[in-house]
Amino acid sequence: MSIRVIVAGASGRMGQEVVKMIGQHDHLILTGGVSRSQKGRDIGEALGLAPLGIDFAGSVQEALAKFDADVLVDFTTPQTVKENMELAIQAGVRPVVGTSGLSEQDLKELEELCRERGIGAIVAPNFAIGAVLMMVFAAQAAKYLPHVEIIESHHDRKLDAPSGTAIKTAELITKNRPEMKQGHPEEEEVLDGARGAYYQGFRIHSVRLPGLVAHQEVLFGGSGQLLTIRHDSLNRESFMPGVKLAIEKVMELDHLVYGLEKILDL
Ligand SMILES: NC(=O)C1=CN([C@@H]2O[C@H](COP(=O)(O)OP(=O)(O)OC[C@H]3O[C@@H](n4cnc5c(N)ncnc54)[C@H](OP(=O)(O)O)[C@@H]3O)[C@@H](O)[C@H]2O)C=CC1
Ligand SMILES: O=C(O)C1=N[C@H](C(=O)O)C[C@H](O)C1
Repeated sequence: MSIRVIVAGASGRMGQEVVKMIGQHDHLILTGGVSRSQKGRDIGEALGLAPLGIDFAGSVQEALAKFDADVLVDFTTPQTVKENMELAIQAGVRPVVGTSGLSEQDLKELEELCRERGIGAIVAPNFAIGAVLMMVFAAQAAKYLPHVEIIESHHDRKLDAPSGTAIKTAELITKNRPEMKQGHPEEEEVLDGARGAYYQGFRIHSVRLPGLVAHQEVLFGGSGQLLTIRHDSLNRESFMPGVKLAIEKVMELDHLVYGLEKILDL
């Protein structure tokens, strides 16, 4: 079965990779891309999107009116992703979303919208299969080693902190770990933020540096032992098998799925 796809954020780092991936699979048909600015389109063309035949619209709304599609892939910004998803669901187009920044409340509202419209959607904080395994393994480890900290490291163009992956990891861990404060009960930060972001009793630390892509370590400490679960995305191709799988799977769904682990055979 052919699947027609619009890519929102097509001129971006992830969007370009998705456009390339779609071009490599006969059953995936790129019907259009979304880029707000001529600058974005020029960058897209300079990077070779034009030979793939991509036609651009200036907004998701315009793209949904202009291009026929079964699926909207969204890699845009935390500020725009919710509205893009709402527009797609209302138009009967299934969202496959990697953009970070959706809150628990946003996800509830989008879930409800999907239910009302009987339409599938996939939101995956991380499409790299290895990262999904890291999150699942971390959740398992937390049952036995509840003292945990997360350190995520990303390129310095990233807008949000902590990463969507770190938040999802923390959510999975808390399913297996009762809320429990860690560290010294009287610890004090001599410099604000030194202990990182607080999440149900444990800490999430965000590193931003040029040269990094997307990396995360989940550190567990027990009496006389340490466990480190680490994942590294060294390039953005690493996310593509997960994006392809989600585009295919979303066609079978009639509800919103949050997390790739829910559609993998784990
Ligand atoms: N789930 C996963 O596996 C992954 C998720 N991500 C997430 O994906 C998102 C995008 O990351 P990345 O590709 O690195 O970011 P980029 O900044 O490279 O790309 C974002 C694109 O979004 C477009 N954009 C920006 N603002 C708007 C807007 N207001 N409306 C519509 N489009 C807009 C821009 O295109 P233009 O200016 O042409 O409109 C830009 O090209 C982030 O949230 C990131 O965390 C990233 C990697 C993996
Ligand atoms: O901005 C990125 O690059 C990434 N964002 C996602 C996140 O916030 O977790 C996924 C991956 O870590 C890359």
